[in-house]
Amino acid sequence: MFQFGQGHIDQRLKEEAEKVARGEDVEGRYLTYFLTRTGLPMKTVYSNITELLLAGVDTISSTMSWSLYELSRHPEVQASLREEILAVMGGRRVPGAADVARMPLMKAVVKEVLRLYPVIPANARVIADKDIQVGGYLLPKNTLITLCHFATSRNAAFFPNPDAFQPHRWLNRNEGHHPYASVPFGVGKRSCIGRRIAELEVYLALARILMQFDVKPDPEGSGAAVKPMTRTLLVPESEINLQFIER
Ligand code: HEM
Repeated sequence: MFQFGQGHIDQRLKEEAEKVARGEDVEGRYLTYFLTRTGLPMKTVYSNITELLLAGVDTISSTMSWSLYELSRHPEVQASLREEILAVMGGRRVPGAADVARMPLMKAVVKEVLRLYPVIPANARVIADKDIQVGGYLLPKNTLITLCHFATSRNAAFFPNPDAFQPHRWLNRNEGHHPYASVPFGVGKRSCIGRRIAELEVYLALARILMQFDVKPDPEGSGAAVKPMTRTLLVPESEINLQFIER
């Protein structure tokens, strides 16, 4: 089990921790050292590091890129969101979890971004133990089921005007949504374990960026829409270029 007290590793941990505190890049080594102290085999440590870095870094950067892209193309939504943030913050500069809990439009914006651009666009499961019947279809046991939830979250039967960025659809009580039509974090006991921290990271980063900058499309860009494409993860087909104007 994890225990401090082995001189050289403690020293390295301390150095890495200080680097992390200074915001320096430690390429996951601190985390690696930390996990070595759990007594887990090195193979498990390395697979955990890879999983956490892959699952926790590209997912957030992609969601941030698409969020800022859509907000730059919808200045009226950006203005309402900024108004919401400034009202909750009341002059303070650094938002925390309790602040974003009072920002319904922020949550709607991120839900809408993940509906249009679910960074993991498909999911899979094997029903291993028994045959099951779903909607008139028999699924024999040991069948691999893959689900393209990118498609369900852009299906007009579930979301009117499905390709449009309309965060208010999540705030409109009269517009009910199928609970499994947009599932960017998966569902059930193997769903994203990082969901809450991921949402919080995006809320806090967007709040701080919007308090400081007006985000606009690149004035030298063509104005053409950037489409998403699948490269295991969902990524932009071309560069997203934005202009950040200090407020
Ligand atoms: C917007 C950001 C994120 C999205 C859209 C996302 C999405 C997903 C999805 C779709 C899955 C598979 C769920 C399933 O099979 O049902 C997953 C699994 C996972 N995610 Fe995330 N994720 C995000 C951020 C994060 C972050 C920040 C972390 C870590 C801090 C993380 C850690 C994980 C881990 C460890 C798993 C595997 C869980 C398991 O197999 O039990 N994710 N994520």
